[in-house]
Amino acid sequence: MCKETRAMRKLRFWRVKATLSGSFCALSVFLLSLIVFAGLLLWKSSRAQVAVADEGLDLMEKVIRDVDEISREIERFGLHSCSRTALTHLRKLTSINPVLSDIGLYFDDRLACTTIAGRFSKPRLDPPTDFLSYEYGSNVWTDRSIRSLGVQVGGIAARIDNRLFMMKPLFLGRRSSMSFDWQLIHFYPGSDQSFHADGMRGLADGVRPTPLRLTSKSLYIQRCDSWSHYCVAVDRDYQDILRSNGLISGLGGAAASLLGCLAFIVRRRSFMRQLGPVHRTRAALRAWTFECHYQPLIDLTDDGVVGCEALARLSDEHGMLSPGEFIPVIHELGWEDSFTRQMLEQAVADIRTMRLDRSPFKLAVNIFPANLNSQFVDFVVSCLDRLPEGVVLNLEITEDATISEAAYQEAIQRLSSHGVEISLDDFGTGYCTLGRLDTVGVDTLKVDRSLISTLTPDSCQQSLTAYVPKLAQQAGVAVVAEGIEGPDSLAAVKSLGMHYAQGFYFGRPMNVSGFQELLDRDVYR
Ligand SMILES: Nc1nc2c(ncn2[C@@H]2O[C@H](COP(=O)(O)O[C@H]3[C@@H](O)[C@H](n4cnc5c(=O)[nH]c(N)nc54)O[C@@H]3COP(=O)(O)O)[C@@H](O)[C@H]2O)c(=O)[nH]1
Repeated sequence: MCKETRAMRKLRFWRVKATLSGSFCALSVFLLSLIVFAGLLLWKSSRAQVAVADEGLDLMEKVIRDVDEISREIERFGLHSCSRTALTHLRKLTSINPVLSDIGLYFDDRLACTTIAGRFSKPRLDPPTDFLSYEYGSNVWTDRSIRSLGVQVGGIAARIDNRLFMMKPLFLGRRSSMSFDWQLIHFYPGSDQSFHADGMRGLADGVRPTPLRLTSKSLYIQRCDSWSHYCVAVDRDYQDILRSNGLISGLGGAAASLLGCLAFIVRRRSFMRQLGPVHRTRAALRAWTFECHYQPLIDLTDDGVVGCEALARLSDEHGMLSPGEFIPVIHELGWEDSFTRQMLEQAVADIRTMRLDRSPFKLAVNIFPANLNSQFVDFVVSCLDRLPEGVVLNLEITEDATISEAAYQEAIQRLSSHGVEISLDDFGTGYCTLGRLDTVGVDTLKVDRSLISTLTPDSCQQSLTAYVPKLAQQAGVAVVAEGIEGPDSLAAVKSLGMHYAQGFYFGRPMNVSGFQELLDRDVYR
């Protein structure tokens, strides 16, 4: 019982640590969730980008094939001027082609012919430009404005040599709203000084007739930015970049998640280790899965077993939990009343199953100082009737500064008046003082094993311990020597005139059947 105070301090330390650990754990879980979430988002958006890029590039390949096809057609028909026949043929080509909406022919770096002139809806530009004012007419190259990269795009132009192809924004509109950055490969400064074949100035004229690379690798997009034209391109390399981005962010997310998980598991383990005793003790108390083990009490006059001390044991799915761990929890969390009542009930039930051939037979049960109240005393008294004939209940108590002297004295005297013996436990540890020997009703003094275990017939300690039986004799109480682990300490306590002994030498705490076997053999007599 005396060790509780040290253990209680330990528990307090645990609880602070557990609280910190708990916060750390919660924070880890939160961060982990964030990391996992961010990783997933990155992974998802990268995958989506790769998918969009794939789709875009597939589409562009189709566009390029169409452009090549029409280009070959134009060559085949030998369209070298903007004759009506040429224009009709070009228009036919654009009308049957789902991709191209307009074909323009350049001759000598001048746009000579165009199939249609779509209506241009003026994009909102900042600063506003008057480029599309009435003086240029309403017919321009771009037939509709579409959004791409967050800016207004006039259209998509593909050019082979001196032929400029405008692709249908309707067809590309959805794809052209891809939100990732496009790689800027070429820049073509704009000019609005060129003219359509029919004499109108056109937007597409601004594109210098530099042959653009229109290969299966690249797509050039004409962007109208302040109505200076320049081209941007996305090519296959970009897809790889996206892919690796996706992979990197995915791997990064996975690695971060893994680290987070590991950190969480490590913290959770220590968290559970620290909080474990509390959860396990609470569960065992609720379901009453504690077991009573019994350690023999030996009468030193004849070495016979004259009693036992009931000691609580807890074993659950996680293994054993020692009293050094659960007793402080019970004390700290104020569960003493429920625990001790159930221990007492259990001990009484167990002793009723035992065959005892010694009378009186002492049944010692440890109680907490907090148990010393009148309701508890009433409960103890109510248990006495169920004790077998000849069994004497012995309650082992330790000192506690928090219980008032009056309450202490009153409880002990009441218990004593009902024939309950009282033992002062852990004498010699500093927690039990000689002052308590004066308390009316105290029957036994249990000398702590720290005074006994190193005792030999001629040790220095013996001179100190030798006083204990003398003091006890004066106070009229019996002395129990705890912690007898070998014949030397047994001989020493005998020579000092102690009355009873307990210790591993006679037997460790054991379950009911083990204790019954020991009683049946009564080996020490
Ligand atoms: N209020 C309650 N306290 C209880 C109850 N059950 C146990 N306890 C207290 O927990 C402390 C640790 O108990 P435990 O691990 O059971 O240890 C007991 C013995 O096993 C141990 N002992 C006995 N002989 C020897 C020995 O020769 N050597 C050695 N190293 N240890 C030995 O001593 C403990 C019994 O001590 P005590 O109670 O002072 O007689 C302990 O403080 C228990 O009191 C409970 O149900 N209620």
